[in-house]
Amino acid sequence: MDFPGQTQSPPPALHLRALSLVYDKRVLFGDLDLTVAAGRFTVLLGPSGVGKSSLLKIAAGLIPAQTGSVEADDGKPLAGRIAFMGQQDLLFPWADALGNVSVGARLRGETPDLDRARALLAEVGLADRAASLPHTLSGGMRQRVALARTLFEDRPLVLMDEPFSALDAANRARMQELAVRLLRGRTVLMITHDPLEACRMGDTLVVLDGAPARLDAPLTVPGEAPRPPDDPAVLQLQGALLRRLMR
Ligand SMILES: Nc1ncnc2c1ncn2[C@@H]1O[C@H](COP(=O)(O)OP(=O)(O)OP(=O)(O)O)[C@@H](O)[C@H]1O
Repeated sequence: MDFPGQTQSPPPALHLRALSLVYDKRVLFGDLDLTVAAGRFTVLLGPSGVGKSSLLKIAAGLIPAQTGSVEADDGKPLAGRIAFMGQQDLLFPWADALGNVSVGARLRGETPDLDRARALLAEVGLADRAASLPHTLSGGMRQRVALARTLFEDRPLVLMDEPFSALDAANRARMQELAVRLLRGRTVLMITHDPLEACRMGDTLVVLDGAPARLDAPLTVPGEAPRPPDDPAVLQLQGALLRRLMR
């Protein structure tokens, strides 16, 4: 089932070209290229501190790269077409869950579609917490509110940094399935440390590794996501990916 209000126009691919980033004279990466395929779910993995979040923030336009470009392949500007979900949920403490889901519309001076915001809160299992302030929610609940907010933004390009890290295993598995379903057809780049999550959700997997960091050749995952967690092919790929990450 697609969610009402989903963007109809085909999403563009995202081209990251010749990106380099230097922090305190340390080259995190140089001359890095990545294409996030149009309407597909790409997962970025790699060791802690390698530069994944920095790469995602550059893609989102939140921090500048020293060199390189980030462009959509339809030639149109990226402004207003990217939804970003960072590692911290960054909910507004003064707004309840419903207000946080719909805050983007309010900040743009639009009248938010509260029915849609409520429906998304229900989708992430928080129908009864619409009036709760963030400090009264668990970390996992806050992450689900942040996911609902990302989905509410209804953008063709979606960038997510470890969106399910605070969830218990069962909720995590449920949110993986929900996110794949609700983001289907969009151009998605998601960071995770979890090889099983990557294999269940991703169409394409890329590993960032090394110093300066480089991207491995992308790995295409067979079958349609969300893949069952106990599918032998998924488990085999998860093992191979874990071996790759341990190298
Ligand atoms: N604003 C900054 N100024 C200086 N160094 C930074 C800054 N942001 C990140 N770094 C450093 O850059 C490196 C890469 O950080 P980044 O958060 O991109 O890694 P990551 O791969 O996402 O890590 P993790 O998986 O632990 O989230 C780290 O060594 C970090 O300390």
